[in-house]
Amino acid sequence: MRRPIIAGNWKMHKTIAEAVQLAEALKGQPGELRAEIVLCPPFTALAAVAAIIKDSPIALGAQNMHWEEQGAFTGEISPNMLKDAGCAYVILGHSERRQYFGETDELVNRKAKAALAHDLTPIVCVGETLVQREAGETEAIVATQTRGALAGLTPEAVASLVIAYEPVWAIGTGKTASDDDAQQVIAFIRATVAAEFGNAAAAAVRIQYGGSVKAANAASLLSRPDIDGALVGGASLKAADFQGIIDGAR
Ligand SMILES: O=C(CO)COP(=O)(O)O
Repeated sequence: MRRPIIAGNWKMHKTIAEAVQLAEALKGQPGELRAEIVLCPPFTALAAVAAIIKDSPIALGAQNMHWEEQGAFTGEISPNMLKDAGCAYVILGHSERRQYFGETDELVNRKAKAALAHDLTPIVCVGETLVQREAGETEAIVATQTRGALAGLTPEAVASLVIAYEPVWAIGTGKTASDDDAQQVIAFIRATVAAEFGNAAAAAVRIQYGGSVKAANAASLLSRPDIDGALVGGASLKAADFQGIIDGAR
């Protein structure tokens, strides 16, 4: 049984004080959680958020990572630095990194291998642009991105990680993929994993949907058989909004 995973990608938002306030508010929420919850603040707030959630079931994730352990890579953060700050997860290959910082599947693959080698669970993002969707290329794009990002991994490693299907046209636009569309593409990604890594890896790998997820649409997206959670941007920045999404997974 795959446990749903709901991650908040705070992107380039929140000072340390603001991050602490949000983490405190979420930590205080009572109740049994069916889903695993991950907070992904900016690098500057990782350690502060780690201190707040350390005795809670909430896990910490980063939004990006370099693949080397150390060295002359000005401005970069390494996998062991993320571990040191308390991270269990790292988002890799987000479409914003691909679009604005030139990240390729090959680079995402290198980062995924480094993350796994350091006991960090990658959340590998894939997804098509609007132009690609309208050209009927959705499946070709997500298959290429999935194969490229996971190339060379063992089936066991693939089983342990998380894939986030985030159609680029749905990110920050208020346009969510329909439940049917999201389910269909995620089932296709799972079939791609099965073809490359076998049925056991495909049955175990968790695949999230991301793109304008909010409390109002989370429960029905999460009720679909192949959708194993959500990667949430805007609606993860306010405790009440994110809590509403978490409630959708109860
Ligand atoms: O990019 C996203 C999460 O990684 C989605 O962002 P929004 O939820 O703001 O659309």
